[in-house]
Amino acid sequence: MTKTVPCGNELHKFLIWDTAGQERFHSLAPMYYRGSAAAVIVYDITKQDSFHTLKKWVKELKEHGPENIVMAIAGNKCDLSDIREVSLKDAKDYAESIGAIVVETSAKNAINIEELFQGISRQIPPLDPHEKGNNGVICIHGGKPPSQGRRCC
Ligand SMILES: Nc1nc2c(ncn2[C@@H]2O[C@H](COP(=O)(O)OP(=O)(O)OP(=O)(O)O)[C@@H](O)[C@H]2O)c(=O)[nH]1
Repeated sequence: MTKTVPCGNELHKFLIWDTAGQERFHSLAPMYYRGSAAAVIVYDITKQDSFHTLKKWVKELKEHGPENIVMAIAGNKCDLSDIREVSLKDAKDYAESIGAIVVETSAKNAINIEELFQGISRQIPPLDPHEKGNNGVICIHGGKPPSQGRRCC
């Protein structure tokens, strides 16, 4: 799927791949994260186990993912915070320890989804305008091509 996010004077277009989280599909994950500019690793705030699993994904990304990948942690199901098992403090402390963005979201109620992508947008470094590769982020220059002297991200 795609998502376009305003960032300063620019629009950043994200090309998003949703990987299957189950262990049996684990070996397919590198196909998704290879060459990606950012990874959103999602856990369920009502399931401590999902937070442990998230840490395994972070380890894998650090060991095998692109060197400068932006990592964002999404604590999903924040609409169910009355039955939470993972505190926001634990998530923040962990995110800080690995240099990741952290946001609690609700996919169900569309809470903090924009904030999550804006946070990622702010951290994605500008692309070399001569670079041809697709790192998963495409910049839209208000209809003007990059050759008009505007920076590509
Ligand atoms: N209350 C609540 N339920 C949610 C939220 N997001 C997803 N769910 C529910 O959680 C269940 C699992 O959602 P999925 O989107 O299949 O989760 P997933 O992690 O993508 O699953 P895989 O693709 O199998 O890895 C579904 O029943 C969703 O309706 C949320 O923000 N709040």
